[in-house]
Amino acid sequence: MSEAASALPRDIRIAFIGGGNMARALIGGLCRRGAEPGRIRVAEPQAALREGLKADFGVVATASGTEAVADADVVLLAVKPQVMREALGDLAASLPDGALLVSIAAGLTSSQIDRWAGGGRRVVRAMPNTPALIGQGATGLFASAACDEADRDRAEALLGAVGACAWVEEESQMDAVTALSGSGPAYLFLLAEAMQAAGEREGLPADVARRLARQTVAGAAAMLVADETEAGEQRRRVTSPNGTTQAAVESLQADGFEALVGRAIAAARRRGAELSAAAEG
Ligand SMILES: NC(=O)C1=CN([C@@H]2O[C@H](COP(=O)(O)OP(=O)(O)OC[C@H]3O[C@@H](n4cnc5c(N)ncnc54)[C@H](OP(=O)(O)O)[C@@H]3O)[C@@H](O)[C@H]2O)C=CC1
Ligand SMILES: O=C(O)[C@@H]1CCC=N1
Repeated sequence: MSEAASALPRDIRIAFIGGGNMARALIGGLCRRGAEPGRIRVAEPQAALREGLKADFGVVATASGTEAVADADVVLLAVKPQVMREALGDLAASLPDGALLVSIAAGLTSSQIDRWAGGGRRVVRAMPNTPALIGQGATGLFASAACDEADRDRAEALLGAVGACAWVEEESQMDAVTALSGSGPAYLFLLAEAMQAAGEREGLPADVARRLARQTVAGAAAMLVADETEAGEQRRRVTSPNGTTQAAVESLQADGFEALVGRAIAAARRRGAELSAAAEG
């Protein structure tokens, strides 16, 4: 994983198409890192979301995609895969010629994005995740053949402002990236939910179980970034011989924990390919 290749230029104009959960996380992260809110425009049909983005970050929010993309250097496509084709069809004629398109949509290929945007576009696919909101994102990136080094630098500066980035050279690998890190925060939240529920079943008051489960997941995650020690070694340091952790880990492994995670990530990867096929309609 790398830090941003270069700092995000202060005068860059970014248009977000879609102002939902992931756009909000990215916008919040960018503003937190000093991006100029007045240079960020968001097209979002829901008035409540527009008002929230304006109030929280001071960005320009509008219902009109055409208005949002006018003069944009980068157009960040943050609508659901199922509506991307229609959204780009509406926008194609208004997209500035030189604008770099950055799609964060799961599954959709760079050639689909290019075709729906009218053709001849430079497209970067990016797969961020919601911890971008607090500058702790992880983003996988792929650049289409039409992109040059400056496009790659620009995309990495944008996503690198809200966390770590890693490029893949094969576009098909973006579905695996999505399954691992795009969806990944949900797996950790599910673990926190399950640990909290188990703590309650073992007799802890709900508020105590909640606090301990959340801080345990957060503390363990922080240790993974605090140094480069492998996760397996960090796990071994918790596991006293014949102790309580060993009993729990052996129970998880006997129940097929690794295979379960593997199947879940494969299911998410396959879903990406399905979303791409379905979007052709
Ligand atoms: N959530 C996540 O953790 C991640 C999501 N992504 C990707 O980000 C994209 C957005 O996901 P997410 O933020 O979760 O989805 P949301 O539904 O929260 O946000 C999408 C927003 O786009 C709006 N919208 C629909 N059509 C248009 C249009 N033509 N122009 C402008 N805005 C429009 C939607 O409005 P309405 O609801 O009224 O249709 C909605 O508010 C998806 O492609 C997803 O694959 C990528 C990485 C992580
Ligand atoms: O669930 C989804 O499809 C999106 C993509 C990755 C995270 N959320």
